[in-house]
Amino acid sequence: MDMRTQTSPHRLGDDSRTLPIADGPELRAALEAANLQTLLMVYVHLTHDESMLETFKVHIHPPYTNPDYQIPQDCIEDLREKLLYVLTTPGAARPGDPPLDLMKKMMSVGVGEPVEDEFIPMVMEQAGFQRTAPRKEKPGRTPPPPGFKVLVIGAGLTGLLASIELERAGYDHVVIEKNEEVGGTWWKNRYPGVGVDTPSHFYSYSFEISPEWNHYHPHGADMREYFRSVADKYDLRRNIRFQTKVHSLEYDEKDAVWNVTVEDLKSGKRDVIRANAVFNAFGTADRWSLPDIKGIDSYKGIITHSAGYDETIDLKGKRVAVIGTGASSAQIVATIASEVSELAVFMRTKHWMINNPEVTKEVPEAVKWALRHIPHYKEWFRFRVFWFAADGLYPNVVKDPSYPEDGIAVSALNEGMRQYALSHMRHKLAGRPDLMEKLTPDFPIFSKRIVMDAGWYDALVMPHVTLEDSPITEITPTGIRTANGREYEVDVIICATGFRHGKLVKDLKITGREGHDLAVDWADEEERAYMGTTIPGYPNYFMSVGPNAGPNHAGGLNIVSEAQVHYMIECLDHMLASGARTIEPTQEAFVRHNRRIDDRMKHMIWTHPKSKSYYQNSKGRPVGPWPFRLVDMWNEMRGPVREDFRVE
Ligand SMILES: Cc1cc2nc3c(=O)[nH]c(=O)nc-3n(C[C@H](O)[C@H](O)[C@H](O)COP(=O)(O)OP(=O)(O)OC[C@H]3O[C@@H](n4cnc5c(N)ncnc54)[C@H](O)[C@@H]3O)c2cc1C
Repeated sequence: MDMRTQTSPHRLGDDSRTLPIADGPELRAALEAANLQTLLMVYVHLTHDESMLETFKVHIHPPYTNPDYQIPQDCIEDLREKLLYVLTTPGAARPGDPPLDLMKKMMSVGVGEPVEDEFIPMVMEQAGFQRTAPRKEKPGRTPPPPGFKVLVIGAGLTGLLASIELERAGYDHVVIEKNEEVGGTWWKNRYPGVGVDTPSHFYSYSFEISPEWNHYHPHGADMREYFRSVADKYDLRRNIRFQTKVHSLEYDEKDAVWNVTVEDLKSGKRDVIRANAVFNAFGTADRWSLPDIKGIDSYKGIITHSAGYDETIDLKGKRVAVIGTGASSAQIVATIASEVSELAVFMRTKHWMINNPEVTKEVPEAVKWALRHIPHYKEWFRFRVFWFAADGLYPNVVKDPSYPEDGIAVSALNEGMRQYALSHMRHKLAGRPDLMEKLTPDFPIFSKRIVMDAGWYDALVMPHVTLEDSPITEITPTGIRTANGREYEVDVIICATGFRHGKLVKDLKITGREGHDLAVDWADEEERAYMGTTIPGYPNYFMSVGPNAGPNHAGGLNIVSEAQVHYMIECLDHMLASGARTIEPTQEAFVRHNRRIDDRMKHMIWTHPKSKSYYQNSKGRPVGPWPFRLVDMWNEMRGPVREDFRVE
């Protein structure tokens, strides 16, 4: 069995973080093993003692400027001793959170660089310090009128969140999900080694931080368990219609409602649900098919796509082919290499890969104990993880005009990252110039999704593993034939060939005002939206992961989803408060927004001549990335700019 599928439940809401904590071996082990900068934050949080910040300030640096900095041992011991006292002594901790000014100071010291004011509200939310009260309790707010219904498509990370937030805002809603369980991407993808590149302690809801992650980067099974635990805790399944597929949305102008045609996948029966608003959270990474290769149907062995992988396939001792070399392939190859008898990996495109030792690291029990029991530890830890995965990375994707356009980097910083990736490659592939040559990309790092090295290079240098870069010409009944005349006889073929990202509307038929068809409005993959979420002519229609909505330099989809769900509800609340039935962006705002995106995009790595990836549409326009910082997206999504919307 794939060890990476083992998991443990997420005890959400089981907050056993009360003071005093009994002094004992578990607490002492936790203080030894826990992250020191985070313990410092906990200490100051519990005591408001600023002097400790002064002591540590000179010793803490961000990892990208000084990764190997050392904090003097006497400071560490002093901190642990004082914190032990505060945690175990009744009445030693000060009640209440520190004032905001002190929190700000703590943040800057904790990460070794200024956390400017514009970041504070986002960070307070994302670290889990500030959960606003449910909107339905807000005095003076116009509540949704009886019968007003929102329909959510999808019960993945985004759809579940929408359900939680709509409930808290008092909106009656239904979630339509074609799968049989919650979790979306993480319910479906079960290939060996399936995991998330975003760190565990950040890739989750900011208001539902789990201390139970088994690894610093979550495995697919851990994610599945997380979403199931969330669905249980918030009783979300009562609003979800599983195994039901949305086929079309048609706007009824007279009644200002969407007629949504759904199909019960068990019975094949179709019906129409009338909804006042639709939130489309149908994700992007679920459309896949086996590659169109000559002879594929003649193959007699087991052939599967990574996203449709059946966990019961036994690969032990088998001859296996993996087609594709992207993120899923890298995880699969690293996981299965040592159990198969022969492994052939077929490469079409190259990827930059970086070394991140955390990717395969387990969270020690003592650290989990700290996350579970030490007050504020998990929030401050999440803050730290988030901060270093966020806008600090943005300069990597901005072109420095003094850098040549036809080079392999866009700035000195970007070149530094490239060298970092190259040095890891050289180290891992020492003695294999053939692999070095085959694998070194000729495009700037960050111009397409970076892959994490979870053992990929180590696998490729194994004697029974072959990396083939000659194009596949045919799949035969017994294996794979390539253009250089080689034949690979294999028992199993795993196609890690990715997803169809193009055509964002997918196979949904969406008909807005005056019979406008979104697939036609977005013909030739020229998808455009306002703030990635709304489109003129499609009232009360909101979408996640729309055009130019992904900050591809950093973060994780979780923060984007939180911002978008918040924005959708703000828009609906604004509409209701205006006594209106519909809300949509004006054409002028839509044009202005897209001009702004295009102007900025010229300065971004995704318009570099060598940048080619699924971030771009078939004509080369970067349709996926948000070209600004994460904090810009978060701040701009606090609510609709009133003049940019038409309410009726
Ligand atoms: C292998 C892999 C690795 C990834 N790694 C990362 C990572 O490291 N960091 C990161 O941020 N993101 C990562 N992603 C992206 C990941 O998809 C998102 O982070 C996140 O899971 C998206 O959540 P979602 O709810 O928006 O979409 P999904 O998880 O795709 O959920 C959408 C749901 O909608 C349902 N649905 C779709 N169409 C219909 C329909 N017509 N009718 C009814 N239901 C429908 C689907 O069945 C699905 O359950 C990865 C994706 C993959 C595939």
